[in-house]
Amino acid sequence: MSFDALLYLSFGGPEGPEEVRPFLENVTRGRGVPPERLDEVAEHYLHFGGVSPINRLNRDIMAELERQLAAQGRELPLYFGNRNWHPMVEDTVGRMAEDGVRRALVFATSAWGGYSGCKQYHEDIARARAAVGEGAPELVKLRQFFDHPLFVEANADAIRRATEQLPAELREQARLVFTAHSIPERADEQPGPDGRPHWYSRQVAEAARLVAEQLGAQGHDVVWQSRSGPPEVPWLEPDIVDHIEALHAKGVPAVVVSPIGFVSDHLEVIWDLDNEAKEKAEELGVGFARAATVGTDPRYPELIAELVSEHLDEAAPRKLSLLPAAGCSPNGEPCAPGCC
Ligand SMILES: CC1=C(CCC(=O)O)c2cc3nc(cc4[nH]c(cc5[nH]c(cc1n2)c(C)c5CCC(=O)O)c(CCC(=O)O)c4C)C(CCC(=O)O)=C3C
Ligand SMILES: [Fe+2]
Repeated sequence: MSFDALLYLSFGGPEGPEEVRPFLENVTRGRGVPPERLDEVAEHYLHFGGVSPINRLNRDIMAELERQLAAQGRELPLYFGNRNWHPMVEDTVGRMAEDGVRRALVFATSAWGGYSGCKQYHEDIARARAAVGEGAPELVKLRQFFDHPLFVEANADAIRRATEQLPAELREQARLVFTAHSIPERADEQPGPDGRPHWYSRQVAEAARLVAEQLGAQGHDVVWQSRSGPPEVPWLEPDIVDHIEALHAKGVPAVVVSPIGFVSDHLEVIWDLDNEAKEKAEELGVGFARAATVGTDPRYPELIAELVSEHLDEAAPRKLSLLPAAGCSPNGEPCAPGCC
C-alpha cells in the first residue's frame, strides 16, 4: 500500500501560563478528574512558567526524523498534530486534506496499549477525520513499540548513563526502578489482542524485564507515577515516592529511576520524578539518579522510521517479546476485537 505522508500525533502541552487551564480542560473533559487535582497539576505547569517542554521535545524529534527519512531517500512529508493542544490534530488533518494527502501513516507517541496509550489515539484519528469530513485522508496508525529492540537498547543505555552519575560506592547496590503512568485498576483490566487482561501493565512489565535483562541487573521493580482521579478510585500502585520510602526502610542506599513509561522528558517526568521523587530520596539520604527517556536518543526516530518501513517496504517487525504486536488499524478502528 502506498502512503503520501506521516502524521506525528502526540499529547500536546501548554506554551504559556494563560494556556494551562484550557489545556487541562481539554485533557480531562469527561474524565472525572476532581477540581482539586486540576489545581495541583496547574501549579506544576505554572512552576515552569506554564510551558510544558513536550512541544519543543517533539519538534526536536521530528527534525531528526525528517533528517533520517531524507537520508533514506524517502519522500514522506511530516505533519504534527496533538490531542490536547495546538497544533490540534483536527486542524492538522484539515491541512493534510488541503495539501492533497490521500493516505497517511500515523505515529502516536506512546509505546503502549490500553486506553490512554492506544485507543484514545485511535479516537483522536477518528475525531479528526470526522471534523474534516469529505476528503479527509485515510489514516493508518503504526503499532505499539514497547518491545522494539531500539526502544529497549535506548532505555538500557540511558540507565547506564544515569548509574554513572551516582557516587561510585553506591552504584553496585543501587536498585533499578522503572516507572510508568498509573492508570485506574479498572482501566488496566482491559485485555490485549490475546484476550488476556492487564494489557498495559503486562507490556510495561515486559519492557522493564527486557531492559533489565540487557543490563544484567540483579533485580528491578516496576512502580507507577502521576496518579490522577478521585482518591476513592483504585489506581495501579505502588507510587514511586512511596516505593522509595519502602526501599529505604529495607536498607537500599540508592535508586536508579527509569521513566520507561514515557518517551520524552515532559512535565510528568520533570515534576513527579525530578522534583517529588528526588526530594523524597534526598530527605531520606537515598542516592538518586533519573535515567533519560528515549526522546533524545537518535534510536527513537530510527525506530519510527523502522515502523514506517514495515508498511512501505513490508519490513519484518522487530520485537523482542512474545506478546502480540498491536495498535495498528485504519481510521481509528479498534486494532483487534475487544483490544485496549
Ligand atoms: C498511560 C498514560 C500516559 C502514557 C502514554 C502516552 O504518552 O500517551 C500519559 C501521558 C501523558 N500525560 C500527560 C499529562 C496529563 N495526563 C493527565 C491525566 C491522565 N493521564 C493518564 C494516563 C496516561 N497519561 C490518565 C489515565 C489520566 C487521567 C485522566 C484520564 O482518564 O484521561 C493530565 C490531567 C491532570 C492529571 O490528573 O494529572 C495531564 C495534564 C502528558 C503531557 C505532559 C506534559 O504536558 O508535558 C503525557 C505525555
Ligand atoms: Fe489497541
